[in-house]
Amino acid sequence: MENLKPNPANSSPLTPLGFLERAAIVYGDCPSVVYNDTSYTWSETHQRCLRVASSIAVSLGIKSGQVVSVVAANVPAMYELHFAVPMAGAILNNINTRLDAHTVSVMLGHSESKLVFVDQLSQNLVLDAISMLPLNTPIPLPVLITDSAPDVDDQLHDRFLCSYEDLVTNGDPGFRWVRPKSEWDPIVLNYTSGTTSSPKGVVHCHRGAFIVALDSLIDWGVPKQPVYLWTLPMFHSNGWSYPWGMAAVGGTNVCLRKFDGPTIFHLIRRHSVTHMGGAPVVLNMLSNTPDVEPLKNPVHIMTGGAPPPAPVLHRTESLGFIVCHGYGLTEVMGVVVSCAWKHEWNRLPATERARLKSRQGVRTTATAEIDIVDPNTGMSVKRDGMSLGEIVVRGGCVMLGYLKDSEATERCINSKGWLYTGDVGVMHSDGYMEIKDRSKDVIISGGENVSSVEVESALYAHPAVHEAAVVARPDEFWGETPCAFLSLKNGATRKPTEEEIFEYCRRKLPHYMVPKSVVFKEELPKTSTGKIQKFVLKEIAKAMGSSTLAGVSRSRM
Ligand SMILES: Nc1ncnc2c1ncn2[C@@H]1O[C@H](COP(=O)(O)OP(=O)(O)OP(=O)(O)O)[C@@H](O)[C@H]1O
Repeated sequence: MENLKPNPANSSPLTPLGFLERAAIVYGDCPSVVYNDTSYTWSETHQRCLRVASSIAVSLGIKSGQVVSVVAANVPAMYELHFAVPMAGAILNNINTRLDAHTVSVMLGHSESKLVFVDQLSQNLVLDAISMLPLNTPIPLPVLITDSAPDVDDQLHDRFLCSYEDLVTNGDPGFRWVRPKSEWDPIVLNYTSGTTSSPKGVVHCHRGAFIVALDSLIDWGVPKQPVYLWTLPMFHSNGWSYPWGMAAVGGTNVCLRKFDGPTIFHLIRRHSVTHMGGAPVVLNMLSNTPDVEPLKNPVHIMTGGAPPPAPVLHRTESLGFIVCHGYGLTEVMGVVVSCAWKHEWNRLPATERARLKSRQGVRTTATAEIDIVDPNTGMSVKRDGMSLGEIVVRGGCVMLGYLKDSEATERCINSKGWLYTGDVGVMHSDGYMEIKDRSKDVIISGGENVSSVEVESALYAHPAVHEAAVVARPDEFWGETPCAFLSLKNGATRKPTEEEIFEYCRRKLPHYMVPKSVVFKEELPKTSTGKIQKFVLKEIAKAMGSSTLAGVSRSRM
């Protein structure tokens, strides 16, 4: 058998782009994208993507391997560009619409973007960002994406090369899209959220995107022709790869710009939504929406991006959502670990089910391996649910590396072939892992590791607490102590006192984990992807000075 080698018939580069051609044949007349009163079929989406791809490659002269940026909310053009940009041979670079002009400018410059698609609501942001590019930096050509929403300033129109719809109208529907020469060719460049440090430019290849897209469908058990509500921003890690996945299963993509609880419930009813995704903040939003009736038909919701507290999972499921909990990071594009559900767990009480579901779980089918290792020795930690270590991953979904930052790439991917995630977790005896913290967020109090995630989960169960974040406060005696930042629910009848929060935590947590200080805030600071900015809270806690000196009793420990 040693003569049998890969051959041209079995070596076509893997790419998720081919899903679209197939969808146009199988689901040609079925809805692909729905947005307000606009609706396309899969055959129309296929044609529109080919036209835009031809305009990018031929009319605008973008070459293979050049970067094309998009600054847009979840509108139809954003969906189409996930196909059209790489079909032109270019690399898709989605930029978060909630960033400031300076950061956008840094990203446009760093990526050497040649073309930027700009949503009408982000025009000032991007034009400001372009004006901040250093002298002699090539300026990306700006193309305006508009829809029927009003308030497009005509004068601003003049500052764009053309509109997105011009590219659709003038493009060639017979364009032969540019297939990757190798499956290792880059397909996307995604900047990380910047929760712990400055955003890094993560590059993924066609092969990785193909693997994650199919794996994510299988892992979640997505059937053919789901109705998918786009509450997860596509600019964040390519919406965990579901733009491509929805083409593979001929789903209906319900697009929307902005949402709140009532909008989501309205769209679920209007379009008979079956699936959606979002960070735990979205689950919290759903479960705190006033006057909602439980859903008539269950909606599957994939959550991840931050630890979902068990009480939030419980409240969301009691409204009729079926929550699937996944874990991933920009460096692996989508979900690589998920809390694979066992039928026998359905017999457990609801709170116990929520506790099990808040664990991140096991590797997905196509992820080669995950482990939790001692960061010093690289050895696996004990499977006892207690020994802390760093989560490491290997598999086809791991990034090619950070753009123009080989040092950071080498720090993250070691010579033994593991991606170090910077997340600290434990492995339970049943083989399910659980995140305890990001390595930078662990609180070390009197030599004990305190998981901020565990303390937060206890606080989320308090009836008056809306959001909770726990960070280290310096302490003369203990080194650090947990400091809780809380925002309260709007409808809370009475604001709890600091002492009541301490007392509540003492009943739920070992004493060394009980916060030693509590700060109430109207709202907790968030990153543009909805994660609580712990580094901002850490600064506040630091400025508060030592908790022992501030008179916090040592006996509380
Ligand atoms: N299910 C989950 N439970 C707990 N934490 C999660 C989960 N999913 C993702 N995360 C957290 O989100 C991180 C990945 O986030 P992302 O790649 O968006 O950027 P970021 O890490 O927030 O930004 P930066 O790397 O720039 O600080 C993971 O490393 C992990 O800490």
